[in-house]
Amino acid sequence: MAAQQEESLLARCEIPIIDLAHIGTDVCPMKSVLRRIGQQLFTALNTKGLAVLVNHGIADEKLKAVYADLDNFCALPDGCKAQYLRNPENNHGYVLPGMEQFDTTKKELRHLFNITSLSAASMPAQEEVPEFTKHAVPLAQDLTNLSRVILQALAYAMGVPPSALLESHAGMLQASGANPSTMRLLYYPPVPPEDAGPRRAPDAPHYTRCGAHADYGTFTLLAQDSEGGLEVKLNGSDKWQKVGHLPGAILVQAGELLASWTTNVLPALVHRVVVPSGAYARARGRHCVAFFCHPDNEAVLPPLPLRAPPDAPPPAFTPHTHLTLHHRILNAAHHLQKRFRETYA
Ligand SMILES: O=C(O)CCC(=O)C(=O)O
Ligand SMILES: [Fe+2]
Repeated sequence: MAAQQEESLLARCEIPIIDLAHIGTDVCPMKSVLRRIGQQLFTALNTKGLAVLVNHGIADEKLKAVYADLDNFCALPDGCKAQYLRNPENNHGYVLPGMEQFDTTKKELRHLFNITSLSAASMPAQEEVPEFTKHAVPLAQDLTNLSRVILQALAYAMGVPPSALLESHAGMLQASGANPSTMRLLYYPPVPPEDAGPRRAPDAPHYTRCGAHADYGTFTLLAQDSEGGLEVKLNGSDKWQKVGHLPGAILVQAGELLASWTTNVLPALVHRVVVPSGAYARARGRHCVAFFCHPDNEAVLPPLPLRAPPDAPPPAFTPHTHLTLHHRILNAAHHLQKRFRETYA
């Protein structure tokens, strides 16, 4: 008998799947394919808040290699890892469990390595994690190029010149400090056994993997292993739903700056990662790579010829007050600094 598939949005075919086959390259994409992808993505982000990309050209082996490198990094002695702690100036570096908290009522169990600079000097040394740089840099470049494709596709669908979004996101991972886009490697360790079961002490900490939040930038690309745990509130719904897993697919979800720029026609997706139920799943780690695509700090995004469709569902996400029309946003950099102050210890 076939194994029973977990109940999830993907298992129920409720997340639009966008096929990137025949797209060409980010430098010379096929215009007809870009137009089709842009329309599909716009509709998906408007109605659901997310989509999955298939045939995006990023091999699973590349992801598995960085997952293994992150495991090796996390296994280093604490004193060694401490050399690589996140630099608040550029957001690059290692973030210990509990250092970034979205849900202050729980202990958030995850190790992060934020990559905002591709220089070998900013990566774990070869003697410590031999292939970290060798694997992380090409993956970051692939995700940057994929983001450039998505930006051009979205521009078509939004009725602005395709170069307009590329220009306002020109500094992605350029180490100039002009653009905060980040590739983040995530490792969620097994959940300590005291968290559950009859032996749970009344004062034992409540754990979660990642508290509810929306990402801050234009959009996020998310590749995950098959462990599960990611949950979302689809646009217009207040219900948490499991995303599930589609092998080889990359999720794309709207962030707060895209929501603000489109006056919530493309609302930011609220999401979280919960600890799995069942002793077997809780005793396993989970891996994921996120690419947070942001505009340049000083970018002025072009005004949009957009109108919300008359029957648009009410958005699940309420924009931050400083992003609404009543409170003038200073620029993309101020928004990000504000959100970092709210979430980093
Ligand atoms: O691990 C995941 O699937 C999501 C991580 C995430 O939402 C984040 O780092 O912002
Ligand atoms: Fe997130």
